[in-house]
Amino acid sequence: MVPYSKDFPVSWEELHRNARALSWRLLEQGPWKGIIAITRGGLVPAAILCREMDIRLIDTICVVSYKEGEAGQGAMAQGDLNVLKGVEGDGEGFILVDDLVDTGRTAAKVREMLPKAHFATIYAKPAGKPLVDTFITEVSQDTWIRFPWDMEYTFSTPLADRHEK
Ligand SMILES: O=P(O)(O)OC[C@H]1O[C@H](OP(=O)(O)OP(=O)(O)O)[C@H](O)[C@@H]1O
Ligand code: HPA
Ligand SMILES: [Mg+2]
Repeated sequence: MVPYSKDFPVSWEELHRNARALSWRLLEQGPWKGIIAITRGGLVPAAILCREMDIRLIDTICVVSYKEGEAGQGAMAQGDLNVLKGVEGDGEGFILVDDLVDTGRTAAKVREMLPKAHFATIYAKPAGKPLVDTFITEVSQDTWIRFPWDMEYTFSTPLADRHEK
């Protein structure tokens, strides 16, 4: 397992900007029948995409894979992948959207379920990148992305006080 040594916090504004950039890229490749969000991380990107692209048909694939664990400090370790809800058909004409690909395990599973769907994410790490058709931002494999829905505003200790004296 790759240890996560870097933290990459993403603000709502940055996420919105990146999701709009993804919408532009996908609009060029349409027309599309609808969007399938991979829950839960794909839900917010899907909401922004369907608004920008004027798509009204939205479905979900519900999967559970990461568990709070060994990676520590809110970063998570991956357990077994469990599909709670799938979608009928082969995905042709549909955008399958997730917030990111990391190892590519989730992507491999959903691509197997919907082989003709166009798989799109906002962020991609190198191991998962080959499984994505369209993404916006690449981050290194040892980076843990922190999404705005997982964070809250809180006091930040001045750097000088964190520094060993
Ligand atoms: O490429 P992988 O290594 O499979 O990791 C990527 C997946 O992990 C996260 O979801 P997670 O399973 O944590 O659940 P969530 O979306 O419900 O938060 C993320 O939203 C992707 O779906
Ligand atoms: O870097 C990440 N951030 C948030 N969730 C994740 N799930 C897999 N990798 C990540
Ligand atoms: Mg997810």
